[in-house]
Amino acid sequence: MADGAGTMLELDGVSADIAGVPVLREVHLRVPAGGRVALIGRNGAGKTTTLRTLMGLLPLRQGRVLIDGSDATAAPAHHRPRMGIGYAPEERRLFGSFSVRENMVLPAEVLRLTAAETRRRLDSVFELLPELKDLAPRRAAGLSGGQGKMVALGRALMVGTRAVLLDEPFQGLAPALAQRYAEALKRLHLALPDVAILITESNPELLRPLVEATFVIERGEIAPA
Ligand SMILES: Nc1ncnc2c1ncn2[C@@H]1O[C@H](COP(=O)(O)OP(=O)(O)OP(=O)(O)O)[C@@H](O)[C@H]1O
Repeated sequence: MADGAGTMLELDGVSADIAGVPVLREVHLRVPAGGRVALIGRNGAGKTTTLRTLMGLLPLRQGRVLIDGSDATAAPAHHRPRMGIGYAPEERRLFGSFSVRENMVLPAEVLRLTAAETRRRLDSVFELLPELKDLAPRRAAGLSGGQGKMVALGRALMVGTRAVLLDEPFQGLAPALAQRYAEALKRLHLALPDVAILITESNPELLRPLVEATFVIERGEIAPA
C-alpha cells in the first residue's frame, strides 16, 4: 500500500506479539484523511491491539505505522495528541473524582494549549455533543456507562483534530443511547469533515450506515473483503 497523500492513518504489514504470542499478523489498514472506517471482528480478534499499535502503545515485531504519510513507528504514544490523534479506549479511563469538564480539558493541558484555544475546542465539542454541556459539572464517577462513552468521545475530540480512534463505543449501550451516539458521529462528520474516524465493533450491521469502508479482522489477520 502506498504512503500516498490523503492517507491519515496506515498500518503497513504490522505484526505484534503480546506476552510472546502473535496477536497481529501482517496487518494492512488504511484510513483516508476525513474518511470513516470500521474495523470489525469478534472478541479477541485483535481490534483493540490494532488501535493500540496505531497509538504507539505496543511495540511492533514487524511493519510500520504511518501517520499523515510520515513514519510514526518509533514515535512514542504521548506524541499522538500533538499529531492531532485522539483515542477513546474501550474502558474509557475517566478520572472518577474529576468533573466531566476537567476530564475533557486534561488532554488539552497535557498538550499545553492556551486557555483560549482550550475554551474554543471545548465550545466546539459542546456544540457537537450538547449533552456533554449538561454533564460538564458532574463527577465522572457518577456517570452511566453510556454517558461515559459520550465523554470519552468528547475528550478524544479535544485533541483529535485530524483523527479519532474509537474502541467499541457501542458495546453495552442501550438501543436509545446507541442511536444518540450514532447521531453524534454523523454530526461530527458533517461539522468536521476533515477528521478521520476509525471505529471498532463486533457487529458489522451497526456501523454500515456510518462508514465508507470496512476492514474485518480474524485471529489477528485482516480478512479479504
Ligand atoms: N495482556 C495480554 N496478555 C495476553 N494476551 C493478550 C493480552 N491482551 C490481549 N491479548 C490477546 O490478544 C488477542 C487480541 O486481543 P484484543 O483485545 O486486541 O481483541 P479485540 O478484538 O479488541 O477483542 P474484544 O472485542 O474482546 O475487546 C486476544 O486473543 C487476547 O487474548
